[in-house]
Amino acid sequence: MVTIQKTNIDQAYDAALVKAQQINHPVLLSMVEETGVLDPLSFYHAGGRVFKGERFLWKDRDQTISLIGAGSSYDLSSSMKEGERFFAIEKEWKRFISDAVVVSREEWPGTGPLAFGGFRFDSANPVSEEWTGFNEGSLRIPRYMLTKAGEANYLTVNVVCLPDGSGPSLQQCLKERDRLLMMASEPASHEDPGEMSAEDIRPLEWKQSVRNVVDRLKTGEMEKVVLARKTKVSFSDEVTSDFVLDNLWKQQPDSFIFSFEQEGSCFIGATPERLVKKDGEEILSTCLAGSIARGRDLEEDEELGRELLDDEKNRYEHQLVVDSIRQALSDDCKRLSIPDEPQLMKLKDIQHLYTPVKGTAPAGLSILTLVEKLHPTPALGGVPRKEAMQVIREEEQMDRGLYAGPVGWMDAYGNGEYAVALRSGLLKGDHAFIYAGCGIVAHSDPDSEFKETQMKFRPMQRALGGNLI
Ligand SMILES: C=C(O[C@@H]1C=C(C(=O)O)C=C[C@H]1O)C(=O)O
Ligand SMILES: [Mg+2]
Repeated sequence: MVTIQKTNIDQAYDAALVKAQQINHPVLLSMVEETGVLDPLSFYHAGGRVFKGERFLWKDRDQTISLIGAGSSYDLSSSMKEGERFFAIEKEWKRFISDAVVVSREEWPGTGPLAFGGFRFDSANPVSEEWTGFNEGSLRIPRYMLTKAGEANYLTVNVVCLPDGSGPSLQQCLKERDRLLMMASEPASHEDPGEMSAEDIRPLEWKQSVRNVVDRLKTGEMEKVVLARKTKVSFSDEVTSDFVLDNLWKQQPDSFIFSFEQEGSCFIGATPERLVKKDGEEILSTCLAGSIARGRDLEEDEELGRELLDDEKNRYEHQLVVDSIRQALSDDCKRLSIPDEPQLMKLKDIQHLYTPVKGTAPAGLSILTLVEKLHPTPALGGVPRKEAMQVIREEEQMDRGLYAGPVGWMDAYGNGEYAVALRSGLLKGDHAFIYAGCGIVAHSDPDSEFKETQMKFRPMQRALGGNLI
């Protein structure tokens, strides 16, 4: 945890420089101020004029917080495998923030030193060409960050002071901040990516994989395996994350919206699934699995909802996630509360079975400890976990990259939130890959699972400019 200082900024900067020399290691100076109202997308867009390729955006599903980062002051990254990558990043983060100098009036959640980023779904799967640039865990401490929490707006400026005194001066950073704020007061505008065409990758092979997996599940050797596939979307011009975010923001108010630019690519999406949220001692998680279409009118929609709630195959798919999340959290969380029956979560294109999870954990417990225990849940991996992951590698024949992995943030005060990066895609210049999967159980039918993936592609297809309603 960090200690907040209420000194003036020049003194804090000098103190950080001296400390960097003393410990012979970079020291973060993080300055937080309340600012006037800023539009998140305008800030993101303004950030792109100076820091294109180094931005992120996060908006949670409850509309309690938005975080928009521009530039990078420090990267936390790990090429370690499995659980080790979470522990390695956690260790570096703790060390980094324990030396940080923070100038702020209060410990506002989501301000000051904060790391945003994601983890690859499967660290045991080799990195494909499309995902180069993203490590097993890639988190970024931004240079400038806008935090919107309820009605309040905060701006964080992070300066890393180096032992040899090189690096940007305080005056340079403050000047750059003022320029950014001025540009952010202009409305966001973006280029349209032009003509769009889409190509399903290995659709027939995917249906065959569903059959193969169903045959194995019927023998009882496993209970559930989530199989995903991808579509390649091409454009006549560059598809920018500004354009896609603007659409996601308007079209998916009930989802977590995220974007993470890295080395010429951008991982972006609007997912309904929370992996874990930590707010002081309070822990929230979500079981989300089991799906059905939305109806054309209210009556049909309610009928489909009832059908989903009563459907044995979907209830089973869902229950496996509930059992696994209960188990994963039971060691660290007290007062776990998980309702016995799921409810419906209705999104624009699809409805899901949903069970909210609540609990408490010591304020000092790191959110990454919980992420490590939860990921991958059977909502995107399977049961048993290890066997299901092996089947995914064999059958999918693709690299999910960060799709279905944990994406989110953590601050230095013990708060944070990670979502499961579903309904997402990777933007790469004039093309994009979008990903969707389904929980396969012994009673799955390949054609209806295929239709389910089509529904799950829709939010990204629409945000990419597809002319879907
Ligand atoms: C795997 C995805 O979604 C997951 C699978 C679901 C299902 O099979 O019913 C429902 C929600 C998610 O847990 C995806 O959107 O790509
Ligand atoms: Mg399903």
